[in-house]
Amino acid sequence: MTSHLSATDAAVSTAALELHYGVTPVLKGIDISLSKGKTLALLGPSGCGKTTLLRLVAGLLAPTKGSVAIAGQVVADAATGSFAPPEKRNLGMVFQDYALWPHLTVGGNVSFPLEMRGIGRAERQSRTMRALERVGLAAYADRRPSDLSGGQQQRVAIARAIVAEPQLILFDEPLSNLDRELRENMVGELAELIATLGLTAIYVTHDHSEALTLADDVAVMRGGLIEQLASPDELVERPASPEVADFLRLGGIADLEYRDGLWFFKGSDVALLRDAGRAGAASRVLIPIASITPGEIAPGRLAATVLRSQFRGDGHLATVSLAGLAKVELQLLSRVKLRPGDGIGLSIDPDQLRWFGNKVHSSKEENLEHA
Ligand SMILES: Nc1ncnc2c1ncn2[C@@H]1O[C@H](COP(=O)(O)OP(=O)(O)OP(=O)(O)O)[C@@H](O)[C@H]1O
Repeated sequence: MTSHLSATDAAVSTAALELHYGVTPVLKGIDISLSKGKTLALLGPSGCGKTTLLRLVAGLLAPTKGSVAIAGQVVADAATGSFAPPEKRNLGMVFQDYALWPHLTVGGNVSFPLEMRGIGRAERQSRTMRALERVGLAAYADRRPSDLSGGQQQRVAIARAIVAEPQLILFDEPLSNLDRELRENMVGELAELIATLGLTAIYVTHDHSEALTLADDVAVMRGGLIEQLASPDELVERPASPEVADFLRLGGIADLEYRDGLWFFKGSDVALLRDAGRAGAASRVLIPIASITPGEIAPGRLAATVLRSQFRGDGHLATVSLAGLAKVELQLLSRVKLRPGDGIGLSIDPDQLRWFGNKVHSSKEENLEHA
């Protein structure tokens, strides 16, 4: 894990943060540091501890070990027992289920945090309208939340989270209740809003494309730990482990073994590339989507069968298995539609492979003529 900011200039930081339920550790030592005006996405599979980490930052949970600081102030420290409740942390929160009060109007919902802070009526009204304008809902102030679509309700929740201009906004899977098209639109809108308002935000999601679109930094979590914390570009260019590469859907992962100057798919006689450099015993590789060019079955290409294919906007994203190697599934992008069962030939650019483990990339690698 890399934490590339010092705690001193951090808008939010955690140090050796742990949370145990009984004897079960759910977070096992989390160090994050986020600068003002930046967005950090917490990305990972269900149960990896994303929401727990967000709740610790929010003050909805107290740490078992370690500490949390917001804007340089320690807000929770297991060692000293110090703990600031959520209302003392100057945060906005947006949840998956919007959590709007049905008996209040849209305007009433948005102005509620200002009421809690004892702000006068006239100022409340102008700030509420400003927040609603920012999310494009000024005309809806007098409606009930139930009269609004899911996407509009989530915008109301966002307006409520930003109305008091908190130093930090926490998003917990805010778009996961919306249908795909709306979600894709809202990701872009939310990214724009976060940038325009200069918000500092932590954004929990299990959707890699949301995380890579929205965040300046992404913490990929697994089993209560941060597996890699890096910018979206860095994650895509240099995933730290096969698990990160797989979770980000960067391509297929394969185990290779080295024999007689060739790298074979493990347990097979199918060779992927020639290595004229040093020998290593075995290695895992990521075969990125962009490294594969599909074509007809032909000498010099790896034979494969299409398992499934999905239209993706810029082409058809197909998952294929290699002939004789059903366990190796690769992904590629095809301009033409591919059907399950189609036989195709693959050319793989060896320079684009990412090696995990002991193999150092060699410039002498060559693609093989696959017979
Ligand atoms: N109150 C609790 N008591 C015991 N275990 C809990 C409690 N709350 C959460 N857990 C466990 O802690 C782990 C992490 O949960 P958490 O909700 O943080 O995961 P997550 O990554 O946000 O998952 P999801 O994407 O499904 O929301 C899970 O294994 C969960 O079962």
